[in-house]
Amino acid sequence: MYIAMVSAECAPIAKAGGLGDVVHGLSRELLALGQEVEVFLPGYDSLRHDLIEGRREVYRNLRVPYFDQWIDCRVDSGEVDGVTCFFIEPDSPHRFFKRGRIYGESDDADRFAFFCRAVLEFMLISGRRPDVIHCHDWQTALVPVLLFELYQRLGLTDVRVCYSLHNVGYQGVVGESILRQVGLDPARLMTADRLQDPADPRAVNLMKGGIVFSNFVNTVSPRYAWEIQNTEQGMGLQDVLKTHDGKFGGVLNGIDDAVWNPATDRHIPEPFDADRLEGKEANRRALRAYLGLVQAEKPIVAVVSRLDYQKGVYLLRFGIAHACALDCQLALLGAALDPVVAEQFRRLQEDTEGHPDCRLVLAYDEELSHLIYAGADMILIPSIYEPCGLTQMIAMKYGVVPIARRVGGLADTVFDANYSDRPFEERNGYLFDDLTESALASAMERAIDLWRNHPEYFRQLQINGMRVDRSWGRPARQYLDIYSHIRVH
Ligand SMILES: Nc1ncnc2c1ncn2[C@@H]1O[C@H](COP(=O)(O)OP(=O)(O)O[C@H]2O[C@H](CO)[C@@H](O)[C@H](O)[C@H]2O)[C@@H](O)[C@H]1O
Repeated sequence: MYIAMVSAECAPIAKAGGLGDVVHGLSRELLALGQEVEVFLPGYDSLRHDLIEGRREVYRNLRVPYFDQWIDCRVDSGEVDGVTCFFIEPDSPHRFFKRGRIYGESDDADRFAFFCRAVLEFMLISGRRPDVIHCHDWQTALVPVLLFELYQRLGLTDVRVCYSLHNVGYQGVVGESILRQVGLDPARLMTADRLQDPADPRAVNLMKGGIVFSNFVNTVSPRYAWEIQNTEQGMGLQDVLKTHDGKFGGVLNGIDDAVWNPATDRHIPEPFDADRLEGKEANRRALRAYLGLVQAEKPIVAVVSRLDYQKGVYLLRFGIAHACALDCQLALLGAALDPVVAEQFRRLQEDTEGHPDCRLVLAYDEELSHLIYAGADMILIPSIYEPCGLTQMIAMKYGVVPIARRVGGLADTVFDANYSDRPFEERNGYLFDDLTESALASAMERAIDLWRNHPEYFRQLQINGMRVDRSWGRPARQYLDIYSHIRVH
Protein backbone atom coordinates (compact mmCIF):
# COMPACT_ATOMS: atom_id res chain seq x y z
CA MET A 1 0.00 0.00 0.00
CA TYR A 2 1.23 3.54 -0.72
CA ILE A 3 0.73 5.87 2.25
CA ALA A 4 1.44 9.61 2.12
CA MET A 5 1.99 11.22 5.54
CA VAL A 6 1.23 14.92 5.48
CA SER A 7 2.31 16.71 8.63
CA ALA A 8 3.70 19.91 10.11
CA GLU A 9 6.29 17.90 12.07
CA CYS A 10 8.55 14.88 11.68
CA ALA A 11 11.27 14.00 14.20
CA PRO A 12 14.19 14.46 14.31
CA ILE A 13 14.33 17.10 11.55
CA ALA A 14 11.22 19.15 12.45
CA LYS A 15 9.96 18.44 15.96
CA ALA A 16 8.11 20.71 18.36
CA GLY A 17 6.52 17.93 20.43
CA GLY A 18 4.98 14.49 20.34
CA LEU A 19 3.44 14.85 16.85
CA GLY A 20 6.93 14.76 15.34
CA ASP A 21 7.77 11.53 17.18
CA VAL A 22 4.56 9.86 16.02
CA VAL A 23 4.98 10.72 12.33
CA HIS A 24 8.58 9.50 12.41
CA GLY A 25 7.97 6.32 14.44
CA LEU A 26 4.82 5.27 12.61
CA SER A 27 6.35 5.90 9.16
CA ARG A 28 9.39 3.80 9.98
CA GLU A 29 7.29 0.94 11.29
CA LEU A 30 5.01 0.98 8.23
CA LEU A 31 8.11 0.78 6.04
CA ALA A 32 9.35 -2.16 8.11
CA LEU A 33 5.99 -3.84 7.51
CA GLY A 34 6.64 -3.61 3.77
CA GLN A 35 4.48 -0.58 2.93
CA GLU A 36 5.50 2.33 0.73
CA VAL A 37 5.59 5.54 2.79
CA GLU A 38 6.43 9.12 1.88
CA VAL A 39 6.34 12.08 4.26
CA PHE A 40 5.38 15.58 3.07
CA LEU A 41 6.58 18.56 5.12
CA PRO A 42 6.97 22.30 4.75
CA GLY A 43 10.53 23.18 3.74
CA TYR A 44 11.25 25.08 6.95
CA ASP A 45 14.52 26.97 7.19
CA SER A 46 14.76 25.49 10.70
CA LEU A 47 14.92 21.86 9.46
CA ARG A 48 17.84 19.86 10.87
CA HIS A 49 19.51 19.82 7.45
CA ASP A 50 22.41 17.77 8.83
CA LEU A 51 20.07 14.82 9.40
CA ILE A 52 18.68 14.74 5.85
CA GLU A 53 20.56 12.48 3.45
CA GLY A 54 20.81 13.03 -0.27
CA ARG A 55 18.68 16.15 -0.41
CA ARG A 56 17.97 17.18 -3.99
CA GLU A 57 15.51 19.23 -5.99
CA VAL A 58 12.78 17.09 -7.54
CA TYR A 59 10.43 19.73 -8.87
CA ARG A 60 10.79 23.38 -9.80
CA ASN A 61 8.12 26.00 -10.48
CA LEU A 62 5.22 24.15 -8.94
CA ARG A 63 2.44 26.72 -9.39
CA VAL A 64 0.25 26.72 -6.30
CA PRO A 65 -2.93 28.82 -6.41
CA TYR A 66 -3.07 31.56 -3.78
CA PHE A 67 -6.23 33.72 -3.80
CA ASP A 68 -6.53 34.76 -7.46
CA GLN A 69 -2.80 34.45 -8.08
CA TRP A 70 -0.27 31.72 -7.52
CA ILE A 71 3.00 31.14 -5.70
CA ASP A 72 5.82 29.15 -7.26
CA CYS A 73 7.28 26.39 -5.13
CA ARG A 74 10.30 24.22 -5.31
CA VAL A 75 10.06 20.67 -4.00
CA ASP A 76 13.07 18.84 -2.60
CA SER A 77 13.35 15.31 -1.41
CA GLY A 78 15.73 13.51 0.94
CA GLU A 79 15.95 10.54 3.27
CA VAL A 80 15.49 10.73 7.04
CA ASP A 81 16.33 7.47 8.83
CA GLY A 82 15.40 5.58 5.68
CA VAL A 83 12.09 7.41 5.13
CA THR A 84 11.67 9.50 1.97
CA CYS A 85 10.56 13.04 2.79
CA PHE A 86 9.43 15.84 0.49
CA PHE A 87 9.89 19.49 1.41
CA ILE A 88 7.66 22.18 -0.09
CA GLU A 89 9.44 25.51 -0.37
CA PRO A 90 7.36 28.46 -1.61
CA ASP A 91 9.21 31.31 -3.21
CA SER A 92 7.30 34.41 -2.21
CA PRO A 93 7.65 37.56 -0.11
CA HIS A 94 5.52 35.92 2.60
CA ARG A 95 8.47 33.68 3.47
CA PHE A 96 5.92 31.19 4.85
CA PHE A 97 8.46 28.66 6.10
CA LYS A 98 11.43 30.91 6.67
CA ARG A 99 10.61 32.00 10.20
CA GLY A 100 13.26 30.13 12.17
CA ARG A 101 10.62 28.00 13.89
CA ILE A 102 7.68 25.69 13.16
CA TYR A 103 4.78 27.39 14.96
CA GLY A 104 3.87 30.51 16.85
CA GLU A 105 3.53 32.97 13.94
CA SER A 106 0.50 35.24 13.60
CA ASP A 107 -0.22 33.82 10.12
CA ASP A 108 0.14 30.13 11.06
CA ALA A 109 -3.26 29.29 9.55
CA ASP A 110 -2.34 30.91 6.19
CA ARG A 111 1.04 29.17 6.16
CA PHE A 112 -0.35 25.68 6.73
CA ALA A 113 -3.40 26.17 4.49
CA PHE A 114 -0.97 27.03 1.71
CA PHE A 115 1.02 23.90 2.53
CA CYS A 116 -2.12 21.72 2.19
CA ARG A 117 -2.92 23.03 -1.25
CA ALA A 118 0.72 22.77 -2.34
CA VAL A 119 0.99 19.10 -1.30
CA LEU A 120 -2.11 18.12 -3.29
CA GLU A 121 -0.95 20.14 -6.29
CA PHE A 122 2.41 18.37 -6.13
CA MET A 123 0.77 14.94 -5.92
CA LEU A 124 -1.43 15.71 -8.88
CA ILE A 125 1.34 17.06 -11.10
CA SER A 126 3.99 14.52 -10.16
CA GLY A 127 1.62 11.59 -10.78
CA ARG A 128 1.52 10.42 -7.16
CA ARG A 129 -1.64 8.51 -6.30
CA PRO A 130 -1.47 7.38 -2.69
CA ASP A 131 -3.95 4.76 -1.52
CA VAL A 132 -4.23 6.73 1.69
CA ILE A 133 -3.17 10.19 2.77
CA HIS A 134 -2.64 10.24 6.53
CA CYS A 135 -2.81 13.77 7.87
CA HIS A 136 -2.43 15.12 11.37
CA ASP A 137 -3.89 17.90 13.52
CA TRP A 138 -5.39 21.22 12.44
CA GLN A 139 -2.45 22.24 10.27
CA THR A 140 -3.23 19.61 7.62
CA ALA A 141 -7.02 19.45 8.08
CA LEU A 142 -7.66 21.17 4.74
CA VAL A 143 -6.14 18.23 2.85
CA PRO A 144 -9.33 16.10 2.93
CA VAL A 145 -11.51 19.15 2.26
CA LEU A 146 -9.45 20.15 -0.80
CA LEU A 147 -9.23 16.54 -1.95
CA PHE A 148 -12.96 15.91 -1.97
CA GLU A 149 -13.97 19.41 -3.09
CA LEU A 150 -11.37 19.90 -5.83
CA TYR A 151 -8.69 17.32 -6.43
CA GLN A 152 -10.81 14.21 -6.76
CA ARG A 153 -12.33 15.64 -9.92
CA LEU A 154 -8.90 16.73 -11.17
CA GLY A 155 -7.46 13.21 -10.97
CA LEU A 156 -6.80 12.14 -7.38
CA THR A 157 -9.85 9.94 -7.75
CA ASP A 158 -9.19 6.93 -5.56
CA VAL A 159 -7.25 8.59 -2.76
CA ARG A 160 -8.67 8.17 0.76
CA VAL A 161 -7.85 10.09 3.95
CA CYS A 162 -7.15 9.02 7.52
CA TYR A 163 -7.03 12.01 9.89
CA SER A 164 -5.41 11.85 13.35
CA LEU A 165 -6.22 14.26 16.17
CA HIS A 166 -3.19 14.71 18.43
CA ASN A 167 -4.49 17.71 20.31
CA VAL A 168 -8.04 19.04 20.23
CA GLY A 169 -6.87 22.10 22.20
CA TYR A 170 -5.71 23.61 18.89
CA GLN A 171 -8.41 23.51 16.21
CA GLY A 172 -7.43 26.27 13.77
CA VAL A 173 -10.38 28.64 14.19
CA VAL A 174 -9.95 31.49 11.72
CA GLY A 175 -11.78 33.87 9.39
CA GLU A 176 -13.36 32.52 6.21
CA SER A 177 -10.84 34.19 3.89
CA ILE A 178 -8.66 31.12 4.47
CA LEU A 179 -11.09 29.22 2.24
CA ARG A 180 -10.79 31.75 -0.57
CA GLN A 181 -7.01 31.65 -0.17
CA VAL A 182 -6.91 27.95 -1.08
CA GLY A 183 -9.64 28.11 -3.75
CA LEU A 184 -12.60 26.77 -1.77
CA ASP A 185 -16.07 28.27 -1.77
CA PRO A 186 -17.14 29.72 1.62
CA ALA A 187 -20.80 29.75 0.59
CA ARG A 188 -20.73 25.97 0.14
CA LEU A 189 -18.61 25.13 3.17
CA MET A 190 -19.70 27.56 5.89
CA THR A 191 -22.56 25.41 7.14
CA ALA A 192 -23.18 23.74 10.49
CA ASP A 193 -22.52 20.28 9.04
CA ARG A 194 -19.27 21.34 7.33
CA LEU A 195 -16.61 23.86 8.39
CA GLN A 196 -18.55 26.40 10.44
CA ASP A 197 -17.15 26.73 13.97
CA PRO A 198 -19.62 25.42 16.58
CA ALA A 199 -19.12 28.48 18.82
CA ASP A 200 -18.73 31.28 16.27
CA PRO A 201 -20.85 30.96 13.10
CA ARG A 202 -18.66 33.50 11.27
CA ALA A 203 -15.47 31.51 11.81
CA VAL A 204 -14.01 28.50 10.01
CA ASN A 205 -12.98 25.55 12.17
CA LEU A 206 -10.29 23.69 10.23
CA MET A 207 -10.16 20.64 12.51
CA LYS A 208 -13.91 20.24 12.18
CA GLY A 209 -13.47 20.27 8.38
CA GLY A 210 -10.88 17.51 8.68
CA ILE A 211 -13.28 15.42 10.76
CA VAL A 212 -16.23 15.91 8.41
CA PHE A 213 -14.34 15.26 5.15
CA SER A 214 -11.99 12.39 6.11
CA ASN A 215 -12.80 8.74 5.54
CA PHE A 216 -11.59 7.80 9.00
CA VAL A 217 -10.73 9.92 12.04
CA ASN A 218 -8.82 8.77 15.07
CA THR A 219 -7.23 10.18 18.14
CA VAL A 220 -4.21 8.81 19.96
CA SER A 221 -5.72 6.86 22.87
CA PRO A 222 -9.06 5.13 23.51
CA ARG A 223 -9.69 7.14 26.69
CA TYR A 224 -9.14 10.51 24.98
CA ALA A 225 -11.43 9.33 22.15
CA TRP A 226 -14.16 8.83 24.74
CA GLU A 227 -13.37 12.11 26.56
CA ILE A 228 -13.57 14.30 23.46
CA GLN A 229 -16.90 12.80 22.44
CA ASN A 230 -18.46 12.91 25.87
CA THR A 231 -16.87 15.64 28.00
CA GLU A 232 -15.70 19.21 27.73
CA GLN A 233 -12.32 17.90 26.63
CA GLY A 234 -13.91 17.91 23.16
CA MET A 235 -13.68 21.72 23.37
CA GLY A 236 -16.78 22.21 21.27
CA LEU A 237 -16.23 19.30 18.86
CA GLN A 238 -18.25 16.75 20.89
CA ASP A 239 -21.29 16.92 18.63
CA VAL A 240 -19.42 16.66 15.35
CA LEU A 241 -17.45 13.69 16.74
CA LYS A 242 -20.69 12.01 17.80
CA THR A 243 -22.28 12.64 14.40
CA HIS A 244 -19.27 10.94 12.79
CA ASP A 245 -19.02 8.19 15.40
CA GLY A 246 -19.15 5.45 12.73
CA LYS A 247 -15.73 6.46 11.38
CA PHE A 248 -14.03 7.44 14.65
CA GLY A 249 -11.76 5.55 17.06
CA GLY A 250 -8.71 5.64 19.34
CA VAL A 251 -5.30 4.15 18.53
CA LEU A 252 -2.76 4.32 21.34
CA ASN A 253 0.61 5.70 20.18
CA GLY A 254 3.80 3.70 20.33
CA ILE A 255 7.34 4.87 20.97
CA ASP A 256 10.29 4.22 18.70
CA ASP A 257 12.32 1.55 20.45
CA ALA A 258 15.35 2.24 18.28
CA VAL A 259 15.45 5.73 19.81
CA TRP A 260 14.10 4.99 23.30
CA ASN A 261 15.84 1.88 24.56
CA PRO A 262 18.04 2.04 27.71
CA ALA A 263 19.91 -1.10 26.62
CA THR A 264 21.24 0.52 23.42
CA ASP A 265 20.92 4.29 24.01
CA ARG A 266 24.11 6.05 22.89
CA HIS A 267 23.23 9.22 24.80
CA ILE A 268 23.53 7.61 28.25
CA PRO A 269 26.71 6.55 30.05
CA GLU A 270 25.60 3.09 31.23
CA PRO A 271 23.18 0.79 29.41
CA PHE A 272 20.61 -1.09 31.48
CA ASP A 273 17.38 -3.06 31.19
CA ALA A 274 14.82 -4.73 33.43
CA ASP A 275 17.29 -7.52 34.29
CA ARG A 276 20.16 -5.10 34.97
CA LEU A 277 18.38 -2.29 36.75
CA GLU A 278 21.53 -1.60 38.85
CA GLY A 279 22.85 0.08 35.67
CA LYS A 280 20.56 3.01 36.44
CA GLU A 281 22.81 4.00 39.36
CA ALA A 282 25.68 5.17 37.12
CA ASN A 283 23.17 7.20 35.11
CA ARG A 284 21.80 8.80 38.28
CA ARG A 285 25.31 9.84 39.25
CA ALA A 286 26.00 11.16 35.74
CA LEU A 287 22.74 13.13 35.75
CA ARG A 288 23.55 14.72 39.11
CA ALA A 289 27.05 15.58 37.91
CA TYR A 290 25.76 17.06 34.65
CA LEU A 291 23.19 19.22 36.41
CA GLY A 292 25.47 20.15 39.33
CA LEU A 293 23.30 18.42 41.97
CA VAL A 294 24.98 16.97 45.06
CA GLN A 295 25.65 13.23 45.02
CA ALA A 296 23.18 12.21 47.74
CA GLU A 297 20.99 9.18 48.34
CA LYS A 298 17.76 10.97 47.50
CA PRO A 299 15.15 10.12 44.89
CA ILE A 300 15.40 12.15 41.67
CA VAL A 301 12.05 13.55 40.58
CA ALA A 302 12.01 14.70 36.94
CA VAL A 303 9.90 16.84 34.65
CA VAL A 304 10.36 16.69 30.84
CA SER A 305 7.66 18.74 29.21
CA ARG A 306 6.53 21.46 26.92
CA LEU A 307 5.63 24.12 29.48
CA ASP A 308 2.15 24.68 28.16
CA TYR A 309 -1.25 25.20 29.83
CA GLN A 310 -2.19 21.64 28.76
CA LYS A 311 0.64 20.20 30.85
CA GLY A 312 -0.64 21.71 34.12
CA VAL A 313 2.08 24.33 34.53
CA TYR A 314 0.58 25.56 37.80
CA LEU A 315 0.76 22.09 39.32
CA LEU A 316 4.24 21.57 37.89
CA ARG A 317 5.47 24.62 39.81
CA PHE A 318 3.87 23.30 42.97
CA GLY A 319 5.37 19.84 42.34
CA ILE A 320 8.87 21.30 42.06
CA ALA A 321 8.55 23.02 45.44
CA HIS A 322 6.94 19.98 47.02
CA ALA A 323 9.67 17.61 45.80
CA CYS A 324 12.27 19.87 47.42
CA ALA A 325 10.20 20.13 50.62
CA LEU A 326 10.14 16.33 50.76
CA ASP A 327 13.95 16.28 50.52
CA CYS A 328 14.10 14.88 47.00
CA GLN A 329 16.18 16.07 44.08
CA LEU A 330 14.44 17.77 41.20
CA ALA A 331 15.46 17.96 37.52
CA LEU A 332 13.28 19.89 35.10
CA LEU A 333 13.76 20.13 31.34
CA GLY A 334 11.14 22.28 29.69
CA ALA A 335 10.52 24.97 27.12
CA ALA A 336 7.66 27.47 27.03
CA LEU A 337 6.22 29.24 23.98
CA ASP A 338 3.91 31.47 26.02
CA PRO A 339 5.90 34.47 27.29
CA VAL A 340 3.99 34.63 30.60
CA VAL A 341 4.71 30.97 31.39
CA ALA A 342 8.30 31.39 30.20
CA GLU A 343 8.76 34.29 32.63
CA GLN A 344 7.26 32.33 35.56
CA PHE A 345 9.70 29.49 35.04
CA ARG A 346 12.62 31.86 34.45
CA ARG A 347 11.89 33.37 37.85
CA LEU A 348 11.65 29.97 39.46
CA GLN A 349 14.97 29.11 37.85
CA GLU A 350 16.51 32.24 39.36
CA ASP A 351 15.09 31.43 42.80
CA THR A 352 16.52 27.91 42.74
CA GLU A 353 19.92 28.87 41.31
CA GLY A 354 22.71 27.22 43.29
CA HIS A 355 20.26 24.98 45.17
CA PRO A 356 22.10 21.66 45.84
CA ASP A 357 19.05 19.55 44.99
CA CYS A 358 17.13 21.44 42.33
CA ARG A 359 17.95 22.30 38.72
CA LEU A 360 15.69 23.79 36.04
CA VAL A 361 16.91 23.67 32.44
CA LEU A 362 14.67 25.91 30.35
CA ALA A 363 15.43 24.69 26.85
CA TYR A 364 14.59 22.08 24.31
CA ASP A 365 17.37 19.50 24.55
CA GLU A 366 16.76 16.05 23.11
CA GLU A 367 20.09 14.64 24.30
CA LEU A 368 19.65 15.79 27.89
CA SER A 369 16.15 14.30 27.89
CA HIS A 370 17.74 10.84 27.40
CA LEU A 371 20.03 11.34 30.41
CA ILE A 372 17.14 12.56 32.56
CA TYR A 373 14.99 9.53 31.69
CA ALA A 374 17.96 7.25 32.40
CA GLY A 375 18.83 8.85 35.73
CA ALA A 376 15.46 9.80 37.25
CA ASP A 377 13.39 7.72 39.67
CA MET A 378 10.01 9.42 39.21
CA ILE A 379 8.46 11.84 36.73
CA LEU A 380 5.65 14.36 37.27
CA ILE A 381 2.90 14.58 34.61
CA PRO A 382 -0.02 16.60 36.05
CA SER A 383 -1.67 17.28 32.66
CA ILE A 384 -5.00 19.07 32.42
CA TYR A 385 -5.69 16.95 29.36
CA GLU A 386 -3.47 14.44 27.55
CA PRO A 387 -4.42 12.90 24.20
CA CYS A 388 -1.86 10.13 24.67
CA GLY A 389 1.40 11.32 26.20
CA LEU A 390 4.71 9.89 25.12
CA THR A 391 6.61 11.13 28.17
CA GLN A 392 5.15 8.55 30.55
CA MET A 393 5.75 5.75 28.04
CA ILE A 394 9.37 6.74 27.44
CA ALA A 395 9.89 7.24 31.18
CA MET A 396 8.56 3.78 32.02
CA LYS A 397 10.85 2.22 29.40
CA TYR A 398 13.75 3.74 31.39
CA GLY A 399 12.51 2.53 34.78
CA VAL A 400 11.06 5.90 35.84
CA VAL A 401 7.83 5.71 37.83
CA PRO A 402 5.20 8.20 36.58
CA ILE A 403 3.11 10.33 38.93
CA ALA A 404 0.34 11.39 36.59
CA ARG A 405 -3.16 12.75 36.40
CA ARG A 406 -5.80 10.16 35.42
CA VAL A 407 -6.75 11.66 32.02
CA GLY A 408 -6.57 10.62 28.38
CA GLY A 409 -3.71 8.35 27.39
CA LEU A 410 -2.20 8.64 30.88
CA ALA A 411 -5.21 6.71 32.21
CA ASP A 412 -4.71 4.08 29.47
CA THR A 413 -1.04 3.46 30.28
CA VAL A 414 -0.39 4.21 33.98
CA PHE A 415 -1.88 1.87 36.59
CA ASP A 416 -1.82 2.93 40.22
CA ALA A 417 0.43 1.01 42.63
CA ASN A 418 -2.20 1.05 45.39
CA TYR A 419 -5.62 1.54 43.85
CA SER A 420 -5.61 -0.16 40.46
CA ASP A 421 -7.90 -3.10 39.82
CA ARG A 422 -5.10 -4.67 37.77
CA PRO A 423 -2.83 -7.47 39.07
CA PHE A 424 0.36 -6.26 40.75
CA GLU A 425 2.57 -7.17 37.73
CA GLU A 426 0.68 -4.56 35.68
CA ARG A 427 0.89 -1.70 38.20
CA ASN A 428 3.53 0.84 37.25
CA GLY A 429 2.90 4.29 38.74
CA TYR A 430 0.76 6.70 40.73
CA LEU A 431 -2.41 8.47 39.62
CA PHE A 432 -4.49 11.33 40.97
CA ASP A 433 -7.78 12.79 39.77
CA ASP A 434 -8.35 16.31 41.06
CA LEU A 435 -6.55 19.30 39.59
CA THR A 436 -5.39 20.37 43.04
CA GLU A 437 -2.12 20.70 44.87
CA SER A 438 -3.27 18.31 47.58
CA ALA A 439 -4.16 15.58 45.06
CA LEU A 440 -0.72 15.83 43.43
CA ALA A 441 0.98 16.05 46.83
CA SER A 442 -0.68 12.89 48.05
CA ALA A 443 0.34 10.91 44.94
CA MET A 444 3.92 12.21 45.26
CA GLU A 445 4.02 11.29 48.95
CA ARG A 446 2.85 7.75 48.22
CA ALA A 447 5.58 7.32 45.59
CA ILE A 448 8.36 8.83 47.69
CA ASP A 449 7.32 6.81 50.73
CA LEU A 450 7.59 3.59 48.71
CA TRP A 451 11.03 4.61 47.37
CA ARG A 452 12.28 5.27 50.91
CA ASN A 453 10.60 2.54 52.93
CA HIS A 454 9.93 -0.31 50.51
CA PRO A 455 12.64 -0.16 47.85
CA GLU A 456 11.98 -3.73 46.71
CA TYR A 457 8.38 -2.85 45.83
CA PHE A 458 9.49 0.35 44.15
CA ARG A 459 11.94 -1.67 42.06
CA GLN A 460 9.12 -4.03 41.08
CA LEU A 461 7.00 -1.08 39.88
CA GLN A 462 9.93 0.09 37.76
CA ILE A 463 10.34 -3.37 36.26
CA ASN A 464 6.59 -3.70 35.60
CA GLY A 465 6.73 -0.47 33.57
CA MET A 466 9.86 -1.53 31.66
CA ARG A 467 8.49 -4.92 30.60
CA VAL A 468 5.50 -3.59 28.62
CA ASP A 469 5.88 -3.64 24.83
CA ARG A 470 5.33 -0.04 23.76
CA SER A 471 6.84 -0.33 20.29
CA TRP A 472 5.10 0.80 17.11
CA GLY A 473 4.41 -2.80 16.01
CA ARG A 474 0.87 -3.04 17.33
CA PRO A 475 -0.32 0.53 16.61
CA ALA A 476 1.14 0.38 13.07
CA ARG A 477 -0.89 -2.79 12.40
CA GLN A 478 -4.00 -1.05 13.74
CA TYR A 479 -3.40 1.86 11.34
CA LEU A 480 -2.89 -0.63 8.48
CA ASP A 481 -6.28 -2.14 9.30
CA ILE A 482 -7.82 1.35 9.13
CA TYR A 483 -6.09 2.11 5.81
CA SER A 484 -7.25 -1.25 4.36
CA HIS A 485 -10.77 -0.58 5.55
CA ILE A 486 -11.01 2.80 3.77
CA ARG A 487 -8.92 2.22 0.64
CA VAL A 488 -10.67 1.81 -2.66
CA HIS A 489 -8.81 -1.18 -4.16
N1 LIG B 1 12.24 20.56 26.66
C1 LIG B 1 12.31 19.38 26.05
N2 LIG B 1 13.49 18.91 25.61
C2 LIG B 1 13.57 17.71 24.99
N3 LIG B 1 12.52 16.92 24.74
C3 LIG B 1 11.31 17.35 25.15
C4 LIG B 1 11.13 18.59 25.84
N4 LIG B 1 9.82 18.75 26.12
C5 LIG B 1 9.18 17.66 25.64
N5 LIG B 1 10.08 16.81 25.06
C6 LIG B 1 9.81 15.54 24.38
O1 LIG B 1 8.70 15.76 23.49
C7 LIG B 1 7.84 14.64 23.51
C8 LIG B 1 6.52 15.06 24.13
O2 LIG B 1 5.56 14.11 23.91
P1 LIG B 1 4.06 14.27 24.47
O3 LIG B 1 3.30 13.16 23.89
O4 LIG B 1 4.11 14.34 25.93
O5 LIG B 1 3.69 15.68 23.98
P2 LIG B 1 2.89 16.75 23.13
O6 LIG B 1 1.98 17.37 24.07
O7 LIG B 1 3.90 17.60 22.48
O8 LIG B 1 2.10 15.97 21.97
C9 LIG B 1 0.75 15.84 21.52
O9 LIG B 1 0.81 14.77 20.56
C10 LIG B 1 1.30 13.56 21.10
C11 LIG B 1 1.44 12.58 19.95
O10 LIG B 1 0.22 12.08 19.54
C12 LIG B 1 0.40 13.05 22.22
O11 LIG B 1 1.03 11.92 22.80
C13 LIG B 1 0.21 14.13 23.28
O12 LIG B 1 -0.70 13.70 24.26
C14 LIG B 1 -0.25 15.43 22.61
O13 LIG B 1 -0.41 16.45 23.56
C15 LIG B 1 8.54 13.56 24.31
O14 LIG B 1 9.36 12.84 23.42
C16 LIG B 1 9.42 14.39 25.28
O15 LIG B 1 10.56 13.67 25.72
